[in-house]
Amino acid sequence: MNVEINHLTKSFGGVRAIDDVSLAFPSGSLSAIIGPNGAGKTTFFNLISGAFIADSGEVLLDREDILQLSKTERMRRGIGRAFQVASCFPTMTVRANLMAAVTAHAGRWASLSHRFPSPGMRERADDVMEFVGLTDVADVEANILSHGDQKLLDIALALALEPKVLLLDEPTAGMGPDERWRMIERVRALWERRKLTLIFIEHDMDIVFKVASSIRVLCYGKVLAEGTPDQIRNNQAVIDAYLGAEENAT
Ligand SMILES: Nc1ncnc2c1ncn2[C@@H]1O[C@H](COP(=O)(O)OP(=O)(O)OP(=O)(O)O)[C@@H](O)[C@H]1O
Repeated sequence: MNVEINHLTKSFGGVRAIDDVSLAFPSGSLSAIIGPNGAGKTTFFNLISGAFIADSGEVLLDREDILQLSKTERMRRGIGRAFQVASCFPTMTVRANLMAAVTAHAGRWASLSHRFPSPGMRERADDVMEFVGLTDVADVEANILSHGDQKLLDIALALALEPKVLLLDEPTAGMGPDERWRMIERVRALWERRKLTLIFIEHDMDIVFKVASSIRVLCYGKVLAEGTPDQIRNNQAVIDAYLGAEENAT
């Protein structure tokens, strides 16, 4: 599914968090959004998913403007989102969480209150679980999962809704180096197998340069640069505003 953003703007009081941003994400592309703290990255996601209402601009999904649609309607159109903070039922097991998501997506809220789930729901929950690599912890309560597994559960919950566009906000945040690479390999495999339009926000530049085919740089709510990893690595404005600062900080 194609995502095209035109002249998107959102202010909070005097702060222009997103300032006349136009970006296109072709169907099936894998893109990273980078930029300094406060650049507007999460706000940008919130405007696509419908968590925030834009002041002006367009969000086109396969050329249909969805800016006036609610969060739920956008989800139905195929926009999925995993959050920095896990958004599951903490005292339910991994499998139960996924079955709830799959059942809700199938429009069978009523069957959530029944002891026995509808046929096929368990299989679909198990498929998603296997896909992200959570089968070993199927019967573990969500709140005692490792940090990495909680993030995988979050992604799995988004996948249970069968999105065509997936927004991942810092999928590797708070992870150690090994866990980070494992997570990003899974994200990449997910993108390859599901043919999703995947957009992720990431601070770790090694990961961004290795994984993304296209990178967009936001700075003070504006698009500072966009291009391939090589173009971004060598872009002087990006080095000055972001990469130089990152290197000095490490
Ligand atoms: N709900 C809100 N109310 C008021 N101001 C907000 C709100 N959300 C974001 N902002 C402001 O908008 C600007 C952009 O914030 P945003 O969180 O989108 O940046 P970011 O690039 O995601 O930052 P980080 O890398 O630190 O997560 C900041 O100045 C922030 O303070």
